[in-house]
Amino acid sequence: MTAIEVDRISRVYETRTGVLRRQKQRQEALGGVSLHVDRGETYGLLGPNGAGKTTLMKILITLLIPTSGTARILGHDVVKDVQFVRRTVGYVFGGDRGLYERLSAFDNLRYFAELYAVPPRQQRQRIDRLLEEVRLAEFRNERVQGFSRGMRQRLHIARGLLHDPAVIFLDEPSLGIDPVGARELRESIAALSAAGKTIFLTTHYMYEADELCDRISIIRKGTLVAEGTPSELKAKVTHGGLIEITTYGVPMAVIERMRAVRGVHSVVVQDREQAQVILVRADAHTDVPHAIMDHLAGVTVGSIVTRDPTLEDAYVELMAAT
Ligand SMILES: Nc1ncnc2c1ncn2[C@@H]1O[C@H](COP(=O)(O)OP(=O)(O)OP(=O)(O)O)[C@@H](O)[C@H]1O
Repeated sequence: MTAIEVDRISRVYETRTGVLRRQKQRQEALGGVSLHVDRGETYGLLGPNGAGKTTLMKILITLLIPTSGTARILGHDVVKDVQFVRRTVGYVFGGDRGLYERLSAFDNLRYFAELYAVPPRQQRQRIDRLLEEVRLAEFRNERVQGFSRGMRQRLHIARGLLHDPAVIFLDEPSLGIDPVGARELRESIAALSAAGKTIFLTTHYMYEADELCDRISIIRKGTLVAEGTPSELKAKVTHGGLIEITTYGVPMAVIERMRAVRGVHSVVVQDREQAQVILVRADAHTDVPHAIMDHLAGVTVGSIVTRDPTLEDAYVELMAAT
């Protein structure tokens, strides 16, 4: 069954600028986006700043009305059936505001449980279960003021789940969280997915999207430019593999000669401290590695690795191509 259906949604913001001569400005944040997310799927929306991710999410959680198009959550229209949708979705936006510093993790959740009208008899059990799910059970009675950003974000996720929503929206959940905290957060998100929740998330971290998402779409200037599983996206844009060569002092003439090799699509050089890392994208099943090695005769080479494209490689390429 489909959990989220988005059908040609567009959204235009109208703002006014100027003091004396007020001028209307139109900003099209979404220009006809369609997608669907199955029940139990974890779906990622990726795209640069200002692409329209938050706008779409706000429409889906009934905080914004679309200019045109329709969207449904578990078959219910987000404009016509606001009550159902609000009961069914939970959302967590990035950042750590909105918690009560001087209250414990448990008391914060109890406060929000009251606010969300969770029946009193269910509150304690549900809060304890959620603290367990987001791995904060051992900090249950500690004040939030001593929590790291990662812990706060996990507490936010627990808050967003208090009314037991079937569909969860996470807007940049790991924003500003250190690598260890981000890993713990990913584990919590994966646990929610394993528990059968449908998750729709935005992120700027490709690794996070790759690890968590069943499917991903990439949005740019309000339009979807690609959609698929992480492996489909990687395969779609990058034909063949990547050769990563670490060199010391490679002349530009050598790079130019590499670019001319048959089967090579692109050669990018990145400076990393003393070294230059050359990234060669080439057709698979060609003799490119040998040809490249020939050109590198006389150049000091640290390492050569052939690696599969990452989601980040695919993303960067898609952004460059559209
Ligand atoms: N309230 C608003 N009024 C006017 N324009 C807005 C408003 N909110 C967003 N926009 C514009 O709509 C476009 C999409 O914004 P949105 O916040 O949805 O992007 P985003 O993909 O979530 O970006 P980010 O990754 O930075 O969060 C941007 O050009 C933005 O400037």
